[in-house]
Order: sequence, then C-alpha cells, then structure tokens
Amino acid sequence: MKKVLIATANKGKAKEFESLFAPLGFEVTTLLDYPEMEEVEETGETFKENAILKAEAASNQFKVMAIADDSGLLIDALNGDPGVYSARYAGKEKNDEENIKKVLRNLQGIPAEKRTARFHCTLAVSVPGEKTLTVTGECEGMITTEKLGDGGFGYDPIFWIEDQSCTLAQMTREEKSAISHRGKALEKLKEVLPKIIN
Ligand SMILES: O=c1nc[nH]c2c1ncn2[C@H]1C[C@H](O)[C@@H](COP(=O)(O)OP(=O)(O)OP(=O)(O)O)O1
Ligand SMILES: [Mg+2]
Repeated sequence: MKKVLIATANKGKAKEFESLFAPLGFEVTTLLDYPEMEEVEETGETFKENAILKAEAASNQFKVMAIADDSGLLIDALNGDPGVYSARYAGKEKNDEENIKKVLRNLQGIPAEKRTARFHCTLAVSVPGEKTLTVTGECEGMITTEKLGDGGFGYDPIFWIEDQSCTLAQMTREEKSAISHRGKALEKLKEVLPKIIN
C-alpha cells in the first residue's frame, strides 16, 4: 500500500487525514507513529510559514514526501484572533477545552450577527530536493454561545455552519470533510499533485 507521511501530532487532524486518504489507496502515517520525534517550534507569523516549517522538518528527517497542516480559527469580532495562535490561545499546553472557554468568554455580549468566523488551513508538501508547495482552504461559520456536539476536535463544538444548521462537532467525519477548510485544501492538493496523490 502507498504511504503518505502527515507531519502532525494532532490526533483530530490525523483521523481526518486517514479518512481523506483511505479512498485514494494510501496508508497514512503521522508523527504520532514516531513519538520520539521532537515537536517543531512554530516560530512563523503565518499559517504558510508554519506549515512549511513542519513539512520540511519531517521530509528532511524521514527522507520522504511529507504533508503538514497549519490551521486555526479567525474570529472577526476579535480582529482575527486566535488565528495562527489558535492551538495555544489559553496557554502553551494546547488545551481544546480551555481554548473554547477563552473564546466564549471574549465573545460574551457579542450578538449573533457579529459572531462571524472562519477556519483556515494551509497544507505544505515537501519532497526531498524539491521546492515546497502550499495550498489553502477556508470554511465560514459563526461562533455559538455554548458547546454543541462531541465529534471532531479543537473548536468544532462552537463552530456553527449556517447551511447545515449545526456545528462541525455535530457532523460525521465525512460531512465535515466535505465542507471543511482541510477538505477544501486537500481537494486543491489533488489538483496540483495528481501524480503523487492519485
Ligand atoms: O478542523 C478543525 N476543527 C476545530 N479546530 C481546528 C480545526 N483545524 C484547526 N483547528 C484548531 C485546533 C488548534 O487549536 C489549531 C491548530 O493548530 P496547529 O498548530 O495547526 O496544530 P497542532 O499544534 O494541534 O498540531 P500539529 O502542529 O502537530 O499539526 O486550530
Ligand atoms: Mg502546532
């Protein structure tokens, strides 16, 4: 079976990539399969810089094609926060529960129509000896006032999708991937990398 290395240690992302690549005949390996590998410091100021950092570190180390995902939640009423710092919004230990609480606290009193937000995903593909390539995807939604649903990961329980009238955490993995920032970025990747992905 063909293998693809996804340079992430995030369990939620890993599950989504497994489902996305399975129909293409790929076995997904992630950094969760290499717990001894040190985490790459995300020193970039943009999703693109961080995605490239993560992809190149993994492809250099393992000498294989690696795909990294840098993503986050941008909330209009918070001037785009938590943005690139989404994972560590409530502290460096990366706690989804605390991050959600902080968002809801900072949006207290903000009316529904002003709770617009989007998820962003940049994927970087690094092949040893070749120039790293990036694609992006976004998903528009609204921030709820309480958690709804227990699927997905990260900020999914407070991210409301108007068209489906539910949060991302109330969807199946397939439903989420069909509309998500990650799913859209991967669709673009399939177009630019047909030889590798198909
Ligand atoms: O579909 C999503 N549904 C909900 N939340 C999401 C999603 N996509 C990204 N997010 C949030 C989670 C985390 O707070 C941040 C990503 O941070 P980000 O640095 O890219 O990932 P990470 O540090 O968890 O794992 P890694 O760098 O090993 O891939 O945005
Ligand atoms: Mg990270």
